[in-house]
Amino acid sequence: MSFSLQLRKEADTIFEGIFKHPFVVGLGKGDLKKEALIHYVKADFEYLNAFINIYGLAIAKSSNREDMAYFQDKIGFILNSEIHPHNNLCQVAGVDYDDLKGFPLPPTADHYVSHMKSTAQQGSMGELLAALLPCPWTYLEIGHYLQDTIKPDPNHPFYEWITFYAKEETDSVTTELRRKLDQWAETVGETEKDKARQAFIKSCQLEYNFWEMSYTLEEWPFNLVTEEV
Ligand SMILES: Cc1ncc(CO)c(N)n1
Repeated sequence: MSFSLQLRKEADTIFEGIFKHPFVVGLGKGDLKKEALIHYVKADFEYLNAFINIYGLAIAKSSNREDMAYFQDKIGFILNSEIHPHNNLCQVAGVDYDDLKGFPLPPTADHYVSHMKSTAQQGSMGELLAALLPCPWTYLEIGHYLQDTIKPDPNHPFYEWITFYAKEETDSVTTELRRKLDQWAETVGETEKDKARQAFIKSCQLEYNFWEMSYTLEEWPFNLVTEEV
């Protein structure tokens, strides 16, 4: 069994928990509070900015053109394609996407970004890939899960969100990251692989928490934002 498939099996209870999370269930039912959609998009916009930063770190760690081109291409995916699912949620919430950009990350998203950035900076290429992988992989499976169970038609409020993540593009991001991780795993020992495993599992846990953060409108305990003078 490939290394990435072993990781997927280990994380199975987390994936199942994500499919049943009320935010994900709400995406399927087409029934989510406007505030939760806004909270999610605000945090996710900044989260994806951090993801681009990390692809940049991956380019810095790359030693061949193929890897450099791969990470460059994935930056393009976030910049040009992943805005569509956000736009879908903004339309349903009745807000302007531009008004949701530039907000500080709530605690859970901040934790997730710190985990990915520190792993990318201090860890091996394998740890970096393992920390990134739950992002496309959980969304790909959420997309398929909702597609199969709900079979949304184009009138479903979250049709675009669901079909975007169930599509080939998200599939290929996941497949290619897995392939790179599996190639890496064949060249290293158990200790190295265990570090990558831990980075993967933590990102899966934080994916779950990201939905929870959005659903419960998690914020920092004290609001110290001062009025502009
Ligand atoms: C938190 C999070 N995880 C995964 C994805 C999918 O790219 C996303 N947009 N946001």
